[in-house]
This record gives sequence, C-alpha cells and structure tokens, in this order.
Amino acid sequence: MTKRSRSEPTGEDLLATRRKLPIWSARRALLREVAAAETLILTGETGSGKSTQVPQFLHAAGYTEAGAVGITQPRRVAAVSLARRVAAEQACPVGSLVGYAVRFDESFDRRPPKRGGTAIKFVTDGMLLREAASDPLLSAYSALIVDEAHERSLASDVVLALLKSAQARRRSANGGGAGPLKLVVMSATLEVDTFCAFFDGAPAVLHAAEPCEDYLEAVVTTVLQIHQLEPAGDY
Ligand SMILES: Nc1ncnc2c1ncn2[C@@H]1O[C@H](COP(=O)(O)OP(=O)(O)OP(=O)(O)O)[C@@H](O)[C@H]1O
Repeated sequence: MTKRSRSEPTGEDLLATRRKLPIWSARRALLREVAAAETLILTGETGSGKSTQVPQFLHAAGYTEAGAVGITQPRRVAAVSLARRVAAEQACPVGSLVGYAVRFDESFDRRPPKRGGTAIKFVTDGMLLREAASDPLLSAYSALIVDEAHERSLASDVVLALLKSAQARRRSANGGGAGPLKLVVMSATLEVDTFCAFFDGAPAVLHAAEPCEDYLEAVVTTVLQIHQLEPAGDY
C-alpha cells in the first residue's frame, strides 16, 4: 500500500476546495446555458475555477457519453499542469479518464470515453490544429472548450475558425454522423463582443464576477497560479 504524504490532499479535501470555487455555485445555471446554445462565450474572474471545473461539469452532465470534452490551452505547461490537477480531483491517474496532448508529450487513452478512453483531454491550440488537419470534423469530441481565447494567438484564432466550420459541417448532412459539437469560449471580458459576433450572435455569460472579499488571498492565489502554470522567464 502506498503511503500518502502529509501534504497530499485527500479526495474529500479536493472536493471541499472545488465546492469553494466561485464557479461551483454557478454550475447549474452554466449547464442550462451550455444546453441552450451551440456556442457559449463564458467570462469569469481569474481563479474562479473555469479551466479546472467547466470540463468536469460537462463530464458529470453526460457530454462525454458522445465523445471527449477537449480543453485548449495556449501553453504546454498549463495543459499538462491542469490535466494533473483535474486527474487528482477525479481521483484517477493522468492518461486515463483525464489526459493531455502537447507537442513532444502526450498521455491519454484513445478509446472513446464510453469504452473507457479519455473523457477530459487538455491540449494546446497547436495540437488541436494538428488533430483538425487529419480530422476536420474533430469527431472524437462532443464538446470543446477554448480557454484564454482573449490572448488572440494565431493558433487560437485559427482554432476558433476551424471549430466554427466543424460545427457547421456536423450540423449538416456532411457531419458523417459525428453529432453536434458544443463549444465554450472562455475569455476575459475585453474580447467578448468580438467572439459573440464571430459566432453569429452566440450568447455571452458572466459568472463568478463578484468582487473578492480578501484581496491578499486573491493576489497570493494568482501569483501561485502563475508560478505553477506559466513557463520560467518574463513571458
Ligand atoms: N495545477 C494546479 N495545481 C494545483 N491547484 C490548481 C492547479 N490549477 C488550478 N488549481 C486550483 O484551482 C483553482 C481554480 O483554477 P482555474 O485554473 O480553474 O481557474 P480559472 O478561472 O480558469 O483561472 P484563470 O482565468 O486564471 O485561468 C485555483 O485557484 C487553484 O486553487
């Protein structure tokens, strides 16, 4: 039997932490909004739990029965780190229910989720572009979440264009039976109107935007996130 180190959080600790995230209390409303729209633009305070929780909400709501839920990240370190965190929250090893694919490194199970494959997959924008080159319908996915879309990198802008076209094809007879493709674009408020217009008037929702009560704690959380998720250096 493996011994748990003192600092390693238990499943209950992680669930308690998840429940305290601002996005947790918005989950029912969010799932209703996702169900009602093919594309949803979601904004929320930084650290509110969008990247870690939204994919888990979609999984718990049954979206992964029809295919994986993919989440794109601009950077490799963030994709791997978030996959590890979400795997811990789901109490599974990375590469099983929760996995990732970034350039030069991947850990996921290729089988469809309903046959035991990876259901929640973190990928870089660049990796999703590669996948779209061989399967423009992105038929392995039932839903895709584009995170940090406000960064407007070339790769994430191209991803959005490809996703719009994949949605249109999957809506039509050219969809090859892949079914509809849900899309959640997560962005800072700055770019919301641009994304709503690009997705033909897609609704935008703002969750977890209450001003924080403890600024010091918010600052420490943000600094720790930057330390854990961003590569070394000024950028
Ligand atoms: N790799 C990680 N390791 C440990 N804890 C993490 C990790 N990633 C996230 N967390 C925890 O989950 C919380 C929510 O983070 P998450 O990335 O889901 O928020 P977010 O709303 O997407 O923030 P941002 O807009 O800054 O990306 C963090 O405050 C932190 O406590």
